[in-house]
Amino acid sequence: MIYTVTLNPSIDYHVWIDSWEEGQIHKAQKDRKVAGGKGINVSKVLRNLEMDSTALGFVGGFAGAFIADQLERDGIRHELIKIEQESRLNIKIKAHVETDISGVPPEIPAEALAKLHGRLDQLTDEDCLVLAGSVPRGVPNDIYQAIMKRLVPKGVRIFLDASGKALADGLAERPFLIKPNHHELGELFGVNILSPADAIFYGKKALEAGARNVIVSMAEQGAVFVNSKAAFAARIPKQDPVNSIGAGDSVVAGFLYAYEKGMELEDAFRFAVAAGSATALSEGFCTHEKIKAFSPKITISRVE
Ligand SMILES: Nc1ncnc2c1ncn2[C@@H]1O[C@H](COP(=O)(O)OP(=O)(O)O)[C@@H](O)[C@H]1O
Ligand SMILES: O=P(O)(O)OC[C@H]1O[C@](O)(COP(=O)(O)O)[C@@H](O)[C@@H]1O
Repeated sequence: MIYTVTLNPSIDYHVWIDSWEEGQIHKAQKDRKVAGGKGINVSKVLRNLEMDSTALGFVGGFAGAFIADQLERDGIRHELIKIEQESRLNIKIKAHVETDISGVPPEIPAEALAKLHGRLDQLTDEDCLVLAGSVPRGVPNDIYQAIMKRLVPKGVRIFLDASGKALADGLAERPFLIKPNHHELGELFGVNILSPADAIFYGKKALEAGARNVIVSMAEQGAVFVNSKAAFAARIPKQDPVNSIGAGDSVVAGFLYAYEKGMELEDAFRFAVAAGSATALSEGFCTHEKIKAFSPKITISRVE
């Protein structure tokens, strides 16, 4: 079974306006409220691809009830742990450029955290676990490392999509895959990553630090893949994004799906990048049809 963990889920409130002017009242042309957070988005993309997963994490208040309801409506299995405080609301303002406001995370009580650890301790080497997104208040910053310490020795394959300290600390526990974007990988090593060649160079440093496979996503510049045996770069044709929210999560879900289906590495990487671009270039998350249509437009070159 595949499990996704979203410690800090959100309602993502997408709102479209003509133009943004500070201090003014803006009338929305349209809006949309969706359950969000990185692990939940991975579960949603897997659902679109007809692969089951169970979403784990913490939810509270009216926002938490909305998130749980939406997962049920979408046919996504979940074992979300209820907390007292309200789950956050993340605002995605879509004018000529996109502006995001991330809401204040709730405080997670120690008992809820213990419940999550208890559930995760039941996983076995048959399971895959996605640990994705930010860490809310009350949860130690090294939570992903603590989870991996318990589960990697049992043979659970971990897909880690985190940033900052949570990513830095997590590497030592040998996650199966990490998927930073180029800003997050740059932050890890205190550098600016500007090109696919830079991303490969620093991706290899992440391998040395413990990751077993690394995808570095670079928005419209595509992505790179590195592991101990190969390095690939994926280029994509230039197109304006329609929606970049969840593009990175789609790359994680795409690679996980392709890996579970036993695809060759290069094909799995192409599928992952196509999933990211299919989400970025259309309304809603990628589907099989959109990925299939986008795949031939991606150029993969083997660098090593
Ligand atoms: N403008 C774009 N055009 C085509 N594909 C895109 C665009 N923006 C993002 N993508 C696709 O989505 C993937 C993830 O995007 P990125 O912005 O790097 O991730 P994150 O959301 O994690 O920051 C990229 O590797 C690419 O495949
Ligand atoms: O937990 P974080 O890092 O604040 O991210 C949460 C946000 O990221 C998203 O999961 C989108 O992530 P990506 O665009 O990186 O794929 C949103 O749904 C959510 O609002």
